[in-house]
Amino acid sequence: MSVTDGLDVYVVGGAVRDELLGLPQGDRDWVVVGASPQEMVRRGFQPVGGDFPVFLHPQTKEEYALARTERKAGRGYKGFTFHTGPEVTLEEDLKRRDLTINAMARRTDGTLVDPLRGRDDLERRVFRHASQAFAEDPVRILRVARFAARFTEFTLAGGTLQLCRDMVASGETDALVPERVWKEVSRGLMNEKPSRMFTVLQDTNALAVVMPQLHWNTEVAQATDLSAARILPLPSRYAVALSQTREHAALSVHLKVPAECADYARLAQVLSERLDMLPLPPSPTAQAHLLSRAQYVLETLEVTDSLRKPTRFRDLLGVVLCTRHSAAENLQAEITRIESWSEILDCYLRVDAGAVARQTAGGTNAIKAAVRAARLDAIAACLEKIAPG
Ligand SMILES: Nc1ccn([C@@H]2O[C@H](COP(=O)(O)OP(=O)(O)OP(=O)(O)O)[C@@H](O)[C@H]2O)c(=O)n1
Repeated sequence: MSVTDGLDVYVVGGAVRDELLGLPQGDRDWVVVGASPQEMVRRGFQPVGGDFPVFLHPQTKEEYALARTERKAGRGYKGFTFHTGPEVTLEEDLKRRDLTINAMARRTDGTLVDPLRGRDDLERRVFRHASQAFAEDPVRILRVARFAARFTEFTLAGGTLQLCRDMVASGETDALVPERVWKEVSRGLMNEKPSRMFTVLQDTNALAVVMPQLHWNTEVAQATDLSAARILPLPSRYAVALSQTREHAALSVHLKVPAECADYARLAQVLSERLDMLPLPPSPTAQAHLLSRAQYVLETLEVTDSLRKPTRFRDLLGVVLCTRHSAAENLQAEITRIESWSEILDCYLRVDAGAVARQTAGGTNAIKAAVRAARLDAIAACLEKIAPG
């Protein structure tokens, strides 16, 4: 006998949506109708501490939530009260969800329960709010934006766009906490077309509220989609999205992004500026010119801490390449330039500091100076090889 025998249970939400789209399903969420928390515990489900009555299946560990309705009691995402009880119907539970495409349920016998016609909206490729209750949770604007980046053929229903705009106008989005914003934005950045997330945020007027410092335009949009097409990691994609944002530091603080993301955004801008100041190929010049170029390169590798973090340096080169891609007059030249930086990094990393130290007489300062001089020589030699003067 199974712990769900005789229980009225349904798979709901994203798993049903993804299955109908023919996509691989992530975690399955279940809704239980007509049961009490006591009954769930009696059957062996483990209650999950938290705001809602959710239980883990003792074997599959999937989440089972009691059917519930929600009511807004205050501002922001904390301002919810919910109501659950054996009398709450499946339809009531589905109606309080965000989008019609997320408000379908599948019975264990395989039949679809779709009172809000989510399936039609899936076929029409439309994000439509399930009910006016959508407006009670401002996170949903971010979710729709994130879904737009993932389901790239979908567009917002006119009424849903208007509802989102009304929510922003009424100040509902002011109460969004940074953690929730970043959770959705970071997920959207990892989807196929992140620019669509920013477009939805812009169209709903939410962008200026949640990322007031962001400088967004079509060039940045293209660069950001390219960073996704090249499967760059999250910090790189974040840095590309902020590539024209002067107040990137303030935005990173505002969103409370992980330190790595903030560092990438900052260093990508440093590197982008410095990259241009290294003319490759150089004008034919004397040795002195070569040395000053090598010095500049060494400084750049130092300010980006590339000795300790060579992978990050290469990631940053990837960021810069994305940001240059759409505007580059001569793309091949940009690619060559970036590849030569990668080669220079290799030369720099190959210097054996230990060997130099062993050959150097004198104290720490003398050794430091000798190691730096050896690195400078290595860079100069590399510059001469890849771009002879
Ligand atoms: N602010 C929210 C968050 C969630 N949901 C509902 O809860 C379900 C599960 O939420 P979640 O797992 O966060 O998202 P998924 O829709 O499953 O999407 P993903 O595949 O990205 O996890 C959603 O389908 C939706 O019905 C909602 O209505 N409003």
